[in-house]
Amino acid sequence: MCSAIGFLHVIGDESKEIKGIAIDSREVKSSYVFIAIIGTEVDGNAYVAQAVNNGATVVVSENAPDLTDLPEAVAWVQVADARKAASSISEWFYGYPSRQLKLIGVTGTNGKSSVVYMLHQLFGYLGYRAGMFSTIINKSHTTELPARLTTPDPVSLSKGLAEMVDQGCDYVFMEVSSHALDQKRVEALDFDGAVFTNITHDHLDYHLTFKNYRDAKKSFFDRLKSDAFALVNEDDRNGMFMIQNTQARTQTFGLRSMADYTCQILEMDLIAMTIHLDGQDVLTRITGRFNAYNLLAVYGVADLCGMNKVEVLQGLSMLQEAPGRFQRVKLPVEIEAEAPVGIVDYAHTPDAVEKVTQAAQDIIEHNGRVIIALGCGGNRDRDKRPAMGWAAAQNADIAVFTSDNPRNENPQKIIDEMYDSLDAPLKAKVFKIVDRREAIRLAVSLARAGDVVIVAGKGHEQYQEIDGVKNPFDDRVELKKALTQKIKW
Ligand SMILES: CC(=O)N[C@H]1[C@@H](OP(=O)(O)OP(=O)(O)OC[C@H]2O[C@@H](n3ccc(=O)[nH]c3=O)[C@H](O)[C@@H]2O)O[C@H](CO)[C@@H](O)[C@@H]1O[C@H](C)C(=O)N[C@@H](C)C(=O)N[C@H](CCC(=O)O)C(=O)O
Ligand SMILES: Nc1ncnc2c1ncn2[C@@H]1O[C@H](COP(=O)(O)OP(=O)(O)OP(=O)(O)O)[C@@H](O)[C@H]1O
Ligand SMILES: N[C@H](CCC[C@H](N)C(=O)O)C(=O)O
Ligand SMILES: [Mg+2]
Repeated sequence: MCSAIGFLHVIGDESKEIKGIAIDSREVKSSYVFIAIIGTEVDGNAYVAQAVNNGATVVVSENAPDLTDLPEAVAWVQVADARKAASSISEWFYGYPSRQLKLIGVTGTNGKSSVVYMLHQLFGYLGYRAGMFSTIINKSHTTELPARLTTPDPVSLSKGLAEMVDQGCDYVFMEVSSHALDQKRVEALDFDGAVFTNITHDHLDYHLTFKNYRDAKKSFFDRLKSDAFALVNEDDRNGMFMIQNTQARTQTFGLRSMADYTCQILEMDLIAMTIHLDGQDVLTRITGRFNAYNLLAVYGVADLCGMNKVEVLQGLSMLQEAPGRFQRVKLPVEIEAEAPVGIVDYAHTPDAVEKVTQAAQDIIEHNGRVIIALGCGGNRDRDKRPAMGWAAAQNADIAVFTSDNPRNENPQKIIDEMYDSLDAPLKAKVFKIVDRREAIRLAVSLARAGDVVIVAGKGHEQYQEIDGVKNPFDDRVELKKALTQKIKW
């Protein structure tokens, strides 16, 4: 094991049989390696005794453990960086799975899940076995595995990749979050390509400054190898910054710029969009201007992976939107024409709220209005709350501020933070209502046929987290219910 990592010091026999690895003492079993990480919440070094009790035979850490926690039979390996070691040891233990398939990572504030989900579908359509790690779900070819984080911890990542190798996956598409980059969750993975979608305000609770957030994203491109590709959004003001120091082959995409991959939007409505791409008109169900960027990223990756362009263009027209991403709620045909259009979307940043309301405004039929119900998550970046409130109030015609996942915060206070710094005159009339179900009903009750009601922020999520309890809640179900009831009664 030690040959796989840069270690400082070893005490005891670390070469005995290792049956598993864990970064959490509660997951340690007999003959496991326990890697103690100094975390954002607690110090893993405090759990060495528990790990040993559960069967750890090797402890890896930066700090010397208390000798009373470490029986003689247990080896100790000192490393300079336990997070880095966790990634390297995971890759080593699972047989370097990331080297055995083509691994493409997607980073950026918005659009990661959308791009990864579409790439997974596209490569399936092109005849490949593909895996994916995403906020929505992880998939090994067609086997679905629940996703707890956008980018899993390093042990789960290498384990998941090894399963994908075993299932014959040729390609794996994964979201790479800024938290993951900062915490070195993907440090030892061998990427064949990396995509940058965009960067705007998010996660400043964690990164503290926009510069730190941006640098975390850039670090992904800095460590790519020369045989990898880096595909960046040239229309984003930080697109070229991301690839300043990369050794990878760089390519760009964009709508406004002279990018390597570009397209024109010929037509769009709430059901479909036609784009002119590489000499062909492509009709796709993925609609909205922001989605043209996502489609370009998907097309660019497919091309850089050497796929046949004609088949890729055909594939783009087969794609379904990712669950909860500008997802239109389906109503029974007999009421569809009379009802407002319902859309569930995962916009939970100021830029996404702006983009999604603008997309609806762009494609709505004349006299139609855009009504949005949204909230902001508790225990997350507080600074984005007024900006999200502003983006909704400036771009929609009616905005209903409500709860997202309040977590351990007071939901009324979150709504007030969205509302209190709004300056008149606003485009939208703004309502405030804490109960999300009631807020969706209010948004629908204010809508008429021809309007679009967007319920934003929770997308695919099937729960609402309040005071540590995840209560079942699905925006798609609630919106459909409210729209159906409106027409029937
Ligand atoms: C702030 C953050 O990102 N935290 C994540 C991070 O925790 P951490 O490394 O700081 O660890 P910690 O909780 O302080 O604990 C330190 C160490 O002690 C260990 N421990 C802890 C308790 C115990 O009894 N025994 C034990 O061994 C822990 O397993 C850990 O190794 O690593 C943990 C495992 O790898 C994650 O579970 C945890 O996610 C928390 C729950 C979380 O909410 N993360 C979110 C913010 C997140 O990561 N989001 C991003 C981006 C979202 C997006 O934009 O899409 C994501 O990639 O999902
Ligand atoms: N290319 C884009 N540019 C701007 N906004 C986008 C783009 N793609 C999607 N969005 C908006 O961002 C929302 C979230 O999209 P998506 O889930 O793909 O992003 P993500 O980067 O995976 O987010 P997360 O950080 O939560 O994982 C969408 O519902 C939409 O409102
Ligand atoms: N990846 C994001 C998702 C936010 C989704 C929103 N529904 C919320 O709970 O704030 C985060 O963890 O900050
Ligand atoms: Mg995501």
